[in-house]
Amino acid sequence: MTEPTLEVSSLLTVRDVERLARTMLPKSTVDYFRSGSDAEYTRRANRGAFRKWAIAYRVLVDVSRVDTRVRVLGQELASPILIAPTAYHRLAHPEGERATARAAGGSGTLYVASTLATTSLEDIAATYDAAGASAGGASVGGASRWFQLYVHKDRGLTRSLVERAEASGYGALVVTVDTPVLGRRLRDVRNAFGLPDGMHMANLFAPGDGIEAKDPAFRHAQIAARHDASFTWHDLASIRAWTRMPLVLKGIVRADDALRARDSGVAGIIVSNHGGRQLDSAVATLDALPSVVEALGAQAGVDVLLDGGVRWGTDVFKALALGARAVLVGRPIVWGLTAFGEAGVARVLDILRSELVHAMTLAGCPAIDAVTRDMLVRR
Ligand SMILES: Cc1cc2nc3c(=O)[nH]c(=O)nc-3n(C[C@H](O)[C@H](O)[C@H](O)COP(=O)(O)O)c2cc1C
Ligand SMILES: CC(C)CC(=O)C(=O)O
Repeated sequence: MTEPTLEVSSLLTVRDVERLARTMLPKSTVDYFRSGSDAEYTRRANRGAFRKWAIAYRVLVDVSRVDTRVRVLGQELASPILIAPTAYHRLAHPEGERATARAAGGSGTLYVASTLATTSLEDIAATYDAAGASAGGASVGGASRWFQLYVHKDRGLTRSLVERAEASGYGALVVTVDTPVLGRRLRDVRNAFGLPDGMHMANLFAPGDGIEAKDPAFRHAQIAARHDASFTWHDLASIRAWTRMPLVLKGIVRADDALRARDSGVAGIIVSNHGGRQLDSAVATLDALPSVVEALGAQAGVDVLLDGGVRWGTDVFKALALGARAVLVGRPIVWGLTAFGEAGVARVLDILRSELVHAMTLAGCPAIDAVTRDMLVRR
C-alpha cells in the first residue's frame, strides 16, 4: 500500500477516487475489489443500464431548497444513498470497517455491515454509534446500521450471527440470496486470492482458531463453500423465528421472487446482482427494477432498494425515478476507504450526495417524491 499524494478535496468524482485507489493497492486486491464473474457482462451491464435513460428535466420550479430525505423501513434518512455490504475492509485500509463505520455514523448514512467483515459486528456497531453520538446523535440507536447475513450450512453459526446482530442493536437483517455458491471471478482464481496473515473474518473465526491456523490465507472460495446452497424460501421462516429484526432480501431481480418475498413477510428487498460478481449474464439491476416495482404496486409495504453500478448522482436520480426507495454503493466505498480511510469514505458519500442535489436542482425536483417515472426518457 502506498500513500496518496493528492488532497482528498481534489477528488471530484467517484471515478477520481477509484483511479487513485487503484494505484495504491497490490494487484490481487484491486482485482478482488473490482472484478465481476466470468466475462463480466453483468458488471458492465449494470453501468450500461444507466446510460440508456436520459432525464427530461422540468424548468421554472422553485429549487432554491432541495430536500433529499427519504423513509426506509419506516426510518427517516437524510439521503437515499446507503453503504452496501462489502467484505474485508482491512484489505483496503488498516483501520478497515472501523473507518467505514466512523464515516457512516458521523454522517448518519445507513451502513450494511458484512458477515465477512475483518472487524467484529460488535466493534462495528460500537464504532458507528460513537461516531453518530459525537456528530450530534443523527444516527444513534442502531437503526441506521444493518447486518448482512450469509446463511451457512452450519445452522448454529448462522443463528449465532443473527443473535449477535440483534444483541448489538442492528436495525435490520439483510439476507443475501444470490450466493449459494461463489461466482467465478477469474482473476481471483488466477491470483489464488486469499486474506493475508494477520487479517481474518472477525465474525466467523477468532485469531488462533484451529481452522485459521491450518490455513492462514483462508481462501474466500473455501468460505463460500460453507454457504448453504440448499437454503430455500421455506427455510426463511426459521430465520424469522430467530429474530425480531425486520428482514431484507438482497439479490432479487425477478417480479415473481419479489412477490414471494412480500408474501414471506420481508420488509424490504434489494434489487441486486452482487455487482456482477455472481451469475454472469444476469440482468442489469436497473433493467430489472421496473418489473419488480410494478409487480409490487404502490401500496406494497415492501421497500425496494437497488445496487449495482451507481457512480453518479444522476444514477441515483434514475434509480429513484424508476421506483427505488434508495440505492446502495459497494465498490466506491472501498475505493474511498483505500484512498483516505474514514475521510475517503466520507468524501465518496459527499460527492454522491452533492451530485444528487445538483441533479435534482437542475431537473426541477425539490424533493424526492418529485423524482418520478416521467422524469426519464429512453435514449
Ligand atoms: C469487494 C466486494 C465485496 C463484497 N462483499 C459482499 C458481502 O460480503 N456480502 C454481500 O451481500 N455482498 C457483497 N458484495 C456485493 C455488494 O453488496 C453490492 O451488491 C455490489 O458491490 C453493488 O455493486 P457496485 O459495487 O457496483 O456498487 C461485495 C461486492 C464487492 C465489490
Ligand atoms: C466470499 C464472498 C462471498 C464475498 C463476497 O460477497 C464478494 O466478494 O462479493
